[in-house]
Amino acid sequence: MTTPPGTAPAPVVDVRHLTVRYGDVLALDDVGLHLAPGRICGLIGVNGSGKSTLFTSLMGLLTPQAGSVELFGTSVARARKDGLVAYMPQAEGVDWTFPVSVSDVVGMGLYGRLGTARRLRAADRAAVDDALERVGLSSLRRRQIGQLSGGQRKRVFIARSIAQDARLLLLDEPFAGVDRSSEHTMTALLKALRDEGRSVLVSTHDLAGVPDLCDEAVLLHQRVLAHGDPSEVLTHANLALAFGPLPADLSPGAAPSSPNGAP
Ligand SMILES: Nc1ncnc2c1ncn2[C@@H]1O[C@H](COP(=O)(O)OP(=O)(O)OP(=O)(O)O)[C@@H](O)[C@H]1O
Repeated sequence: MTTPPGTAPAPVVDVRHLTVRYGDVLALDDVGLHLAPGRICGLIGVNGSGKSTLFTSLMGLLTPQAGSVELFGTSVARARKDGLVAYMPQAEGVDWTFPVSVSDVVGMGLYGRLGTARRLRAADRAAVDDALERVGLSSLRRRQIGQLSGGQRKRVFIARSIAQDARLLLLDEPFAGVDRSSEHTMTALLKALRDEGRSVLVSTHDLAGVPDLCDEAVLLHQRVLAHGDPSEVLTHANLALAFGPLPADLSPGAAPSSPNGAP
């Protein structure tokens, strides 16, 4: 996709007036979100605030009642076909018993571009190998995906997005059930991917980690309550709006991992 000289590139994510209902449940209400290239954006909100619904909407897996979603200035379907976007659902949204190996799953990231034959060429296999190397999973490449630890499973998805050269990573709670050391490793990896010009939208309940990981943050509660620099978004007033009242001695800099209502 080329941008004419003098014009700003299309936003990576352009969500306008997005409203999603499940029957009587209003999950997203008039949500707007713009994300520029080369940014890590943290998506923060209490359980049930609509984070996963926003991810599935960005992947075109839901039909909204109102509003629009564009990725890279084009339709979601086009962006997916071109391999521009990669999605890591929450762990429970994946069938880990499926009889595929780590390297099979990473190779699946290339399917969108390969068409119906889905036959990996030498260059594709090299991309899979490089991606596995980058996330430190080369030695586990033949293992069935169900035989991995929680942290390793998350890294498989990151490797898949690297192999397909996705420019937007949608990560739904990648740090859930991951120990501190793995979280640090993954944080460094995401920053390196950002520094290569990729964008990352990442939901997390680890508020204390947001200022280090994220260039910007979105506070969601059916609607976007705040969006901007993490220090401006993670204020007491905003967190109280999103999570309910917090203990008085908690400054945003010392924000808890699990405020009221978060797991
Ligand atoms: N398939 C569904 N059918 C009916 N209601 C749903 C469905 N999926 C989600 N919801 C409801 O929509 C709202 C938003 O849910 P969503 O899963 O998007 O929240 P979330 O912020 O991702 O939550 P969590 O932090 O627990 O993952 C909630 O009220 C939820 O109960």
